[in-house]
Amino acid sequence: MFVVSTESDKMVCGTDNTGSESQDTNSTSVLEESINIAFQDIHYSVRNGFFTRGHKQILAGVCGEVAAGELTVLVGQSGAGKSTLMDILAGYTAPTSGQLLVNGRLRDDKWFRRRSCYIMQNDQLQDMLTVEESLNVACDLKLGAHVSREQKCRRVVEIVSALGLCSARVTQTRSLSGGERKRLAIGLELVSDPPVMFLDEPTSGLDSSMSKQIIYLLQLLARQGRTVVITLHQPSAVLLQMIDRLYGMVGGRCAYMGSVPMLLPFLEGMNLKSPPFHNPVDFFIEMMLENTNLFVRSAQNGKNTQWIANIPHVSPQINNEDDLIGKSNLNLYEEIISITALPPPKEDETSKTLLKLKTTYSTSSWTQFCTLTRRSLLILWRHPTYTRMILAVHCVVAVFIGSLFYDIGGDAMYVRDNYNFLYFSLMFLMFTAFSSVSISFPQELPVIRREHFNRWYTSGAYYSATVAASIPTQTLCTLAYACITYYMTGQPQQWLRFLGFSWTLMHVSYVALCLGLLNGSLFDVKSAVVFGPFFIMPFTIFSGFFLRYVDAPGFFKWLFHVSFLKHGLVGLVLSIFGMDRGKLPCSDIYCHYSYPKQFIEDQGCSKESYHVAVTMLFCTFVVVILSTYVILKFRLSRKW
Ligand SMILES: Nc1ncnc2c1ncn2[C@@H]1O[C@H](COP(=O)(O)OP(=O)(O)OP(=O)(O)O)[C@@H](O)[C@H]1O
Repeated sequence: MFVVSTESDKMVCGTDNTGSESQDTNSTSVLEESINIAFQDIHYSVRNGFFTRGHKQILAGVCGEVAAGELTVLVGQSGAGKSTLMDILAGYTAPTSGQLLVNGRLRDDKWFRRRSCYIMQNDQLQDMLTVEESLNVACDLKLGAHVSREQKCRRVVEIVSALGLCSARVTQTRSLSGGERKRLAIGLELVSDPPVMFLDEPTSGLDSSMSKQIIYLLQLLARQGRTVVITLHQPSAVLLQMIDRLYGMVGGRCAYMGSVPMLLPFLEGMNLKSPPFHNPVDFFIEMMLENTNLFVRSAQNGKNTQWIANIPHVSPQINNEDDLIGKSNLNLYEEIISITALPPPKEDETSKTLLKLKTTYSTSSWTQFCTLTRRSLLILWRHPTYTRMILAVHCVVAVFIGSLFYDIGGDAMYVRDNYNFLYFSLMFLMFTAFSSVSISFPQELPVIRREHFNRWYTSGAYYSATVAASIPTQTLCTLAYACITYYMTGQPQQWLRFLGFSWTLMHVSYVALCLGLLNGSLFDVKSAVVFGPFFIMPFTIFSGFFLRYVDAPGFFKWLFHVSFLKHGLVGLVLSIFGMDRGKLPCSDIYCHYSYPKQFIEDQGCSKESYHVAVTMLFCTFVVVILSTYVILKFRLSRKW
């Protein structure tokens, strides 16, 4: 959108910024659009409970406006409705009723989402990436193909420099301090330079000096013409100097909307005098709890605009550092916030039409998929212990099982033990694949929610990248297990049988992986752990191992057809005992299963086909993958 490039020859983060860029990237600031938001008669209520009737009103007809160039702060006691109002303003939640206007017109949500960002209270970041890598990924996802690699790099350098993150550039985000994390969360959204920024509790958990830095930074961003809206519980006196517009809330209603200097006259108008040396906002919050109706009446629930005065509105064009830093004299950053303007997208007819049809996203689904897969693989690479550990677990268990069932594969006396080994292999691979993602996936969801809401990528791109990035590790682990056990248990040395065995195990582990994702996309970590076994149990019971298809009551028979473990077991049995395997040597006086065909018949697999079993496994994989996608999409589109 706009920017300011007042120091064209400065060095940022030790990188010379000058000279190498084309003319367009060195342009001075151009404020393309300022966005003023008004909200009228906003009501929001939720159902009291799932089974109970009645609604709980959270916002009761609040009105108000927030303007470009200002730092607007929603204040109020805990439970006043600040976050709810913020969610509605950001477009994260739809109000029960009421109107949202942008520059005097009814808000077009798609249009608005392209121009705003919402940084939620718990700034969830990708822990294993460094600051620079996180910003690079954000650039790749948020800036269109018309922006060159050099321009993206330059933007990263500028943001790192402007946010005072130079010294933490190569630090992984899990090691950042609270303040640095908040600044990075802001920086990630600044990449696309949105004209509107919403931040819920940006100072929560920070000490007063760090809070000062964050609010100062936000004030700078607002001074550049952005519309910045944040929530705070009770801003300290120092923070008050930097706030332009205060929006006081009590019990889901507006108790004041105006500038900070006008707060005292507003209170005096109701015969309330703040004690000397008392923080006026503290006094305001204390008083509004006792005189809620009086305050709401005076503020006309946000309609009263008479107290909006003395707010230093900025002119769109800022070329002067003093203007930029504004009146606050805190001088917390060495650098001013300077982001070089990027070229606009090419405006040919096709892209115009596409832009209309599309999309709140700047990059294609394919770019998103590639970037996200790269990011996931980088995270895996950064976390080699996890990958190595999981591979080691598969190898150790394989050797253990190989020793337990050592060299039984060619002996007719051990056919049943061999069958037990096959079933154990299925169970082991299913549980490992299922459990790992059941736990890791819900942990990622808050990050995904933020990034998805801020239009970094579609849920489809994220989901397909997650599956694509999980497959190599899963394949490697499954193959390692298959090779070790197949050899140690003395199965027939025939490539076709080995391929059938490994192929079936791989399919089963992929289905289990996707079931884990399904479980993880439905629940949070705790519930995923608790409900995980319930997910798996039906497949286990109807696998054909404990209860044969022919012995099951008619009503339950269909469950065998949808149990991927049953198809997996059939695939394994036919790989090892099928394909007209000849008579097995018997190491005892009598072996009931000298002829593998007999065993296949007894297991009810004589009418089964390997190809059908694998096709069924593949179909289950597709069904589970699609169901997970639908659930994830639904979940990301809601607060759930
Ligand atoms: N889905 C919901 N179901 C029931 N009550 C809700 C729901 N969402 C919010 N509330 C209630 O609405 C009120 C306002 O919540 P909100 O989170 O907006 O408050 P807040 O002012 O942001 O508080 P805090 O500063 O503590 O975050 C609270 O009493 C909260 O319990």
